[in-house]
Amino acid sequence: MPFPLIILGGGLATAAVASWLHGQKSKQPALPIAVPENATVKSLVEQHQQDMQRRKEDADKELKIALLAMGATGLSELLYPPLLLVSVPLTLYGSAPIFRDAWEYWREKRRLHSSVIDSIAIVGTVATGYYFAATIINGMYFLGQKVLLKTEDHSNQKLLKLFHETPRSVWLWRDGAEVETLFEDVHTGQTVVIHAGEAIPFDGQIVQGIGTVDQHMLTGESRPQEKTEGDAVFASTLLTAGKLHIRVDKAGKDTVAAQIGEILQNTLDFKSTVEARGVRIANRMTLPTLALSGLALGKLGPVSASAVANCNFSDIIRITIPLGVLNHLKLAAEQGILIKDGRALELLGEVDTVVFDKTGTLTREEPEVGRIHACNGFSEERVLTLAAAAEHRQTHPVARAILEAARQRKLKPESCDHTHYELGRGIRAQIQGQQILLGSQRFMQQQAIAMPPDATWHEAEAGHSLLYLAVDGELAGVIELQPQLRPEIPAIIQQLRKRGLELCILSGDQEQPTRQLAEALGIQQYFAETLPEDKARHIESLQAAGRKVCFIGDGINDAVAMKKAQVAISLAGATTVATDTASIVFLDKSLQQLDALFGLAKGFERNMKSGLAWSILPGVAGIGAVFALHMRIYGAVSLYILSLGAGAANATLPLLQHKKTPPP
Ligand SMILES: Nc1ncnc2c1ncn2[C@@H]1O[C@H](COP(=O)(O)OP(=O)(O)OP(=O)(O)O)[C@@H](O)[C@H]1O
Ligand SMILES: [Zn+2]
Repeated sequence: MPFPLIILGGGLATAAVASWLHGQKSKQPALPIAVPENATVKSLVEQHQQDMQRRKEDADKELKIALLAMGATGLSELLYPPLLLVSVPLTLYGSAPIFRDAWEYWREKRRLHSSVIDSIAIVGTVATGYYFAATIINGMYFLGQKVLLKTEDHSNQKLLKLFHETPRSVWLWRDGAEVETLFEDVHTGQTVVIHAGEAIPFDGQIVQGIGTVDQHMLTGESRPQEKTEGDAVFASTLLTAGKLHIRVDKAGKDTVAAQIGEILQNTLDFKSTVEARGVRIANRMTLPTLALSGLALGKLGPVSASAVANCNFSDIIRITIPLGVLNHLKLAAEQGILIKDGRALELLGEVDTVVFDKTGTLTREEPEVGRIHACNGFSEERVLTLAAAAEHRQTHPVARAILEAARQRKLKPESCDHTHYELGRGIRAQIQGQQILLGSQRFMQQQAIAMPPDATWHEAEAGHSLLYLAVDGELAGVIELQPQLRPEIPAIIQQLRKRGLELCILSGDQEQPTRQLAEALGIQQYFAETLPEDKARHIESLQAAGRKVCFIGDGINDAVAMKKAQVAISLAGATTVATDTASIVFLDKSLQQLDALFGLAKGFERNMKSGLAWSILPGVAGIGAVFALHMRIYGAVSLYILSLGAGAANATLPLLQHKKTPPP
């Protein structure tokens, strides 16, 4: 019996005993991130760090064993052959997880996992006396794994940091007054005040007030319900009328913790999905490689057979593909793009139609109040004062404009007793016994408000939106709102068009200002006066026509459409319903990075393909070289190093390139 076989037999036996004594586990996939019922942000981050720490320690241990085996084998081959009695068992012990993977996959699925070939390669390499070669592959693999873990740690930290850069506030009821408080600082049992037109941010119980709650953002179906003291309310529903004091059931930081948990989980899921796809391709090559290795054994001998087995580099996929995914998420983060769900990055590559909301998305979050046309004996000042009273605590761009104009003119709006927000139409309010209606023309028509013949707003500047105010059933005035186009938009539209994307505008605003904007931007397709549910329907009909849609919006009226679209984007500073629903959020509060995001998605697609090629093709070439050029084991090992190195470089290059290009 040849010497290497004796060494192999002894080594395997010793490694088996050692690994059994040590209870070494096979490589487990990362555990799903469970968010316990009352997790806090701190505990979640700590749990995550501990988990990361454990995985890092495992990886370090594996790397140490592999390096030790490499060193000992090197010494034994160069200086002191008896050392082989230690180094070979050590090598095999370090490879135990690979043997176990192969066995367990076979036992469970009766199918060949790519680690079967890895196992054969290791055994074959030792059996043919190439002890040192066997240690190199292991060492390189575990080194790669360490790099991957480091990247994952980095990228998660970055994600958490970005998430915290989108703070939001609520109105807390404290000592008989409303105090604006950071969402995360609200505790269980405290009371928050929610005004009509706001989304309810917490699960809780009503302790005071009557209101109409619309579940429409949760279910897509508009079915408002009257709710009062003692009733339960749920996060992400909309308060359309009234004002509610709600006792919070689940503290703000728990809600945030759950969101963070979800984001981390999404990243993890996405990473594993992409990786699994690559591994499936690799597994499909197992049988042919096995057959070729057998052929090589018959024709060229055991060394060539083991060289062929060594040319299966599929385990490289498990390092380079997740590395590419993480680096692209990191790349996005560095440009101020928070990708809450990695799948969006992939879906974005398939998108052919970009649908924009108008107000607050294409235009700035705050239009400017232009001329005010008063009528029926009201003064301009009175019109603005009443409008500002009705918009108290509202966050719609229209409301922000009115409130800002009233502030600039130092008006003192009265307090408003009862507000009712009609999504996509306007506001109904009671101000010192007067019935106020403020909203769109359609809203006025519905409420049978007559348009007086002496109206002057027909001379309103083209492109301005008109907001109507009625008092006790009579029109009091019309306020012109001058939209401010976001400065980056024309260039962005050009760039998207260059990418061959179809563009469309969906707005709840009137026809005239919407058309004006569409024409100014050269966007042919636009729909005005769309109610929130119509926005969703438009997205669906585009999809029914085979389009892949990316919807970009900012308002409550966009939430349902965002849920329907393949990819939904929002901007920091938009309503929380929009940023919660979106899978991608621009943190710089602009659309500046939109084209870069599409570029990133295309780059990602290409990168995944080239990553796959780098981990498979060198091996295929290697097998060819075994047969054609009689390449032996060290040739295969060199190709392995090339494949792993090139794969890792390919996954990291986009990040390095980005760091090199100076910001515009
Ligand atoms: N808070 C509000 N105060 C007064 N009117 C409002 C308010 N919210 C909405 N409206 C009226 O309802 C119309 C439709 O509102 P909606 O929020 O659906 O769309 P929008 O914000 O105008 O446009 P876009 O869909 O492009 O963002 C507005 O143009 C406005 O006339
Ligand atoms: Zn909007």
